[in-house]
Amino acid sequence: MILGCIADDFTGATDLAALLVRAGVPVSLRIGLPSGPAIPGPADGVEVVALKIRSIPPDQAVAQALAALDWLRAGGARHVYWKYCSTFDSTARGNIGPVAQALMARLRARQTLYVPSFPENGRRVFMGNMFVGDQPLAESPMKDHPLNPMRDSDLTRVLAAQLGDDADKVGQLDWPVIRRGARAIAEAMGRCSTHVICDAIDDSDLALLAQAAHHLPLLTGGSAFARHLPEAWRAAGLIGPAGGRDALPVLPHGPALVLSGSCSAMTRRQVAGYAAHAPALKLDPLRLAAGDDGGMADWLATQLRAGAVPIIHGTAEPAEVAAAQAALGTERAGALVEDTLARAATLARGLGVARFVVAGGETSGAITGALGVTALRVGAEIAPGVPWCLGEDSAGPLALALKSGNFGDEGFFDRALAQAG
Ligand SMILES: Nc1ncnc2c1ncn2[C@@H]1O[C@H](COP(=O)(O)OP(=O)(O)OP(=O)(O)O)[C@@H](O)[C@H]1O
Ligand SMILES: O=C(O)[C@@H](O)C(=O)CO
Repeated sequence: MILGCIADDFTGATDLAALLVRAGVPVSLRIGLPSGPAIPGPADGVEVVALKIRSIPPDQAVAQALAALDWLRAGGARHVYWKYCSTFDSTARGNIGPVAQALMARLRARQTLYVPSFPENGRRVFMGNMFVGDQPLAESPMKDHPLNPMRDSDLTRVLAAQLGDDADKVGQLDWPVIRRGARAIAEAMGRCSTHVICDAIDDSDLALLAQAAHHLPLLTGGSAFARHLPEAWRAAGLIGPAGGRDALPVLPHGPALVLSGSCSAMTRRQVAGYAAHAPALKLDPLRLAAGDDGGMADWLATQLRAGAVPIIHGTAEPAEVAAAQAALGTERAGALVEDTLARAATLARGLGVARFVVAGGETSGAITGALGVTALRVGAEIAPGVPWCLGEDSAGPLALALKSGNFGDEGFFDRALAQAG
């Protein structure tokens, strides 16, 4: 296995797996910390372990990431990738920095790169500052994220604040150097510090970074950088030529359900568009706290019986989210919605639902965990970074599309359902 990956959330893991499949390497995707002994990963391929550690306390995130690392290395991983969000989503204390530090220590790595850019989805870093579309990160809708509000666009500063004693070991690899090519990048890396925030404004920058840094034991970033690593390893003779991709997994037919706990700007548009023509149940954390889920079980059964593809969601505008958080606390408000959506998924499964479209990384973690899915096969991409996946639970095969908050366009839910047949 050329690469073992640790993803900090589930939508991020399917995003990463989809882009690595595009790069022509075999990919295996596991949900949660694998419980059994390590097994050899795919030859010349990639193993992705999906964790739910983006927003938990740093010490817990580190412990889970190290356990995943040990499992991946025992399975033969030659390099390791720490996958976090392409908008560098962090809490005030982590977890991008603390996990990277812990992985570096265990791998005895002296330097690593931080490459979150995902140009195809409008995320770019220039002179150490992140842009989402044409806005600086801190002025983009990410400033209102329910769990990881991003209020500083300067990634060097964001990372340094997470690194404790290593705060002064953060450096920058700027675009004027990157565009001069792999040799210039390698020379600059030689002069750089331990933790290096890298610019990248299009995929050719990512390819150059991959050429210069593919030998490092630990690399970190978004899915788009990882996608360029196989080509760099091929050019260095470390893996064989790109394989034709395996046949796409056949997705089960049957009733479908859309679930959304994402409050991201794009998801808000997607939910509004879908709810305009499909039955929708909106969950309100304040009412959930009082034990009122709007009669969800009966509502869902009625809609499915009528042959509809309903949506159940907590998706709300920033002011509504802020009001719920002020009344209940951020963690409780989020957990109430996540737990209710997870319950909706298990109810739906009992009613024969075989295809789930889910919006939101934390939400996807809660739902996939409740369904008891432990591995996924990656199918066709619906939008960049969002593939259909085939999993299995105790009731048999099921299809899951786990959509990152801001991915896809307005028509995403309809397109996903149409694509699943
Ligand atoms: N109305 C609401 N009020 C408060 N919190 C909410 C509300 N609706 C959803 N949430 C919570 O907001 C969080 C959204 O995070 P999630 O990771 O699911 O979405 P996202 O960040 O948009 O997606 P991604 O991480 O894939 O970009 C969840 O914990 C969810 O339960
Ligand atoms: O990198 C991204 O933007 C996504 O894969 C993600 O991590 C969503 O939570």
